[in-house]
Amino acid sequence: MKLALTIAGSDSGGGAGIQADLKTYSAHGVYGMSVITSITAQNTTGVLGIEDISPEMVFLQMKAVFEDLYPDAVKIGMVSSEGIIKAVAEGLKTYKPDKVVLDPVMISKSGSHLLKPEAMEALKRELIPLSLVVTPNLMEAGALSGMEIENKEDMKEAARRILDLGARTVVVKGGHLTGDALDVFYDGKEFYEITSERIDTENTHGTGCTFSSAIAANLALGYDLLESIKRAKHYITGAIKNSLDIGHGVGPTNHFWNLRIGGDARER
Ligand SMILES: Nc1ncnc2c1ncn2[C@@H]1O[C@H](COP(=O)(O)OP(=O)(O)O)[C@@H](O)[C@H]1O
Ligand SMILES: Cc1ncc(COP(=O)(O)OP(=O)(O)O)c(N)n1
Repeated sequence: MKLALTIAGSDSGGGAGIQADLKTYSAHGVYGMSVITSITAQNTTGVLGIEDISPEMVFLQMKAVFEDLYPDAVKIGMVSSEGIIKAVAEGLKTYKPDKVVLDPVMISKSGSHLLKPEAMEALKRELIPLSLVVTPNLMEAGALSGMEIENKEDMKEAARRILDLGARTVVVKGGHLTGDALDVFYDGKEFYEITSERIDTENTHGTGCTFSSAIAANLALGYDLLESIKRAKHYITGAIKNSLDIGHGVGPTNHFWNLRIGGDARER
C-alpha cells in the first residue's frame, strides 16, 4: 500500500482542502493521512469563518505521521500564517520527504483570504525551495512572480520567475483563462503544455486541491513527475466533467467518476 499525506485546511463542506485531498487519495487507491492546519467553516457559497491550528500542533501532527507512517508523497495546501508555514518547513526539514507538491493556496474562489497577505514572503522563502513542484493558479502565479498573466507566453514567463524563487519545477494552471484548459509545466529546461477541453460548468469548487493531490497520489504510486501531472490532468478533467450540482453555490468536483466500485453501485 502506498501512503500520501495532505497538509492543508479543513473544508466543512467537503469540496476543497483536506476533504478533497483524502477523497482524491482514496480514488487512486492510496492510503491518505492528514495534518490539519486550519479549520474553515465553508460550503459551496463561501467561507463563514477560519480558525488556525497552533504551529506546535501542526508540527506534532507531522511528527505523528512521519515517525510511524512515513508517506510516499506529500501535498501542501492552505497554510495561512507565518507561524504555520515555519512549522511545516521545520517538519519537512526534520523528516525530509522528497516528493512534496506545494499548492500555494491564497484566496478561495468565493474571495476569502486563506493565506494572510503578510505570510506571502514566508511561503516563498520557507516552502517553495523545499518542494518538488509548485502548482499556482493564474492569480497565485501572478502574485509569486510579480506580473500579470493574460496568455500562454505570460504563463511561461511567470514559471521562469517562480523557478528563480528557488522552486525545482512549476505547473502554472490555466483554469481561469479562456479557451482550452491549458496548464504549463516547466522543469527549468523545457516547457510542456498540458491541455484538456474546457468544461462548461459553474461547479468548480476544489479544482486546485483535487489537481495537486492527484499529482501527489500519482507520485506516491511511483510515476515520475511529468507522468504524474498528466495523470492528474486526466483525473481533474473527469472530476470537473462529472462535477456535482449540490448546495446553493459553486458545486464540488466528483471523485467517484472513475471508481469501478462507485460505478457498480450506481448501476445496481
Ligand atoms: N472549466 C474547466 N474545464 C476543464 N479544466 C479546468 C476547468 N477549470 C479548471 N480546470 C483545470 O483544473 C485544474 C485546476 O485549475 P484551477 O481551477 O485554475 O485551480 P484553482 O482551483 O487553484 O484556481 C487545472 O488543471 C485547470 O486547467
Ligand atoms: C480549506 C481550503 N483549502 C483550499 C481551498 C482552495 O481550494 P481550491 O481548490 O482552489 O478551490 P476554490 O476555493 O478555489 O473553489 C479552499 N477553498 N478551502
